[in-house]
Amino acid sequence: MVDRKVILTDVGHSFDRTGEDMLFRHLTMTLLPKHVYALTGPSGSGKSTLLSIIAGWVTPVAGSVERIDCGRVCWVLQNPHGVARRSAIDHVALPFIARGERRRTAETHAMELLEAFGLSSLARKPFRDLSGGEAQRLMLARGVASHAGLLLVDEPTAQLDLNTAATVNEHLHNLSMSGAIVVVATHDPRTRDACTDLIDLRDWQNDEPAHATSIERGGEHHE
Ligand SMILES: Nc1ncnc2c1ncn2[C@@H]1O[C@H](COP(=O)(O)OP(=O)(O)OP(=O)(O)O)[C@@H](O)[C@H]1O
Repeated sequence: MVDRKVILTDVGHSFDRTGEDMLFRHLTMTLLPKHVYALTGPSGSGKSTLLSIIAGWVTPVAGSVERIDCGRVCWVLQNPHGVARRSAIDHVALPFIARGERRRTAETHAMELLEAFGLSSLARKPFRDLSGGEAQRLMLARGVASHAGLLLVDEPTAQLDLNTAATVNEHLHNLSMSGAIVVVATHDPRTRDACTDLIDLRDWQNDEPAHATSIERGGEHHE
C-alpha cells in the first residue's frame, strides 16, 4: 500500500479514428492515496473516458498509464447496477463474506456501513426498490466494504440533498485517508470543494502541458 499510485504520462484520447479531435492531451500526473481528485470539465469533455482510462478499461490513443499496487478497482456509476431482488444489506455484506467472515459478522459490518451512508432503514429493501441516489450510496458502501484501492466515482452527489451529499463527501475523504486513491467526476461545486485536488479537463485540451492543482477547503484553489 505504501507504493500505491497511478502514473499518467502524456495521456491523450480521441474516439475519432484520425486522432485529430482529441478530448484531452499531454495529461501527466501521479495519483496518490490520501488524496481525493475532483475531475471536472463541461459535459462531453471526457471525464468518464478518463475514469475508464485510469481504471484500465480503455487504452488511451496517446501516452501511458501505470497502476502500481492499486489492488481492487471499484467503479461507482451514476446509475449503478445491482442484483434486483437482493437486499441492500446483501450487496454490502458480500465482500465481507468473500473475505471469509461468517454471515452474521458480515451483516453487522455491513449494517455499520449502511448506517454511515444513511441507508440503515433500507437494509432489507430489494435493490430494485432503491432510488438512484440510494443505489449509488449503496455502491459506495460496497466500495468501502470491498477495500477498494482505487475508487472511481461518477457524479456521487448529483441526486442528493445537501446533508446526504456532505456525508458522502466525508466518506470519500475517509476512504482516501484509509489508503485508497479516489477520483470523482463531478459537476457539483460542493463535491469539488470537498476534494483535495482538482483535475480540470479544460486545462488539458491544448498543446501545452498543464498540471493538477490542490484545492483549499472553502472553494478557492491554488497551484
Ligand atoms: N465509446 C465511445 N465511442 C465514441 N465516442 C464516445 C465513446 N464514449 C464517449 N464518447 C464521446 O466522447 C466524448 C466524451 O464523453 P464522456 O462521457 O467521457 O464525457 P463526460 O465529460 O463524462 O460527459 P458528462 O459530463 O456529460 O457525463 C463525448 O462526446 C462522447 O459522445
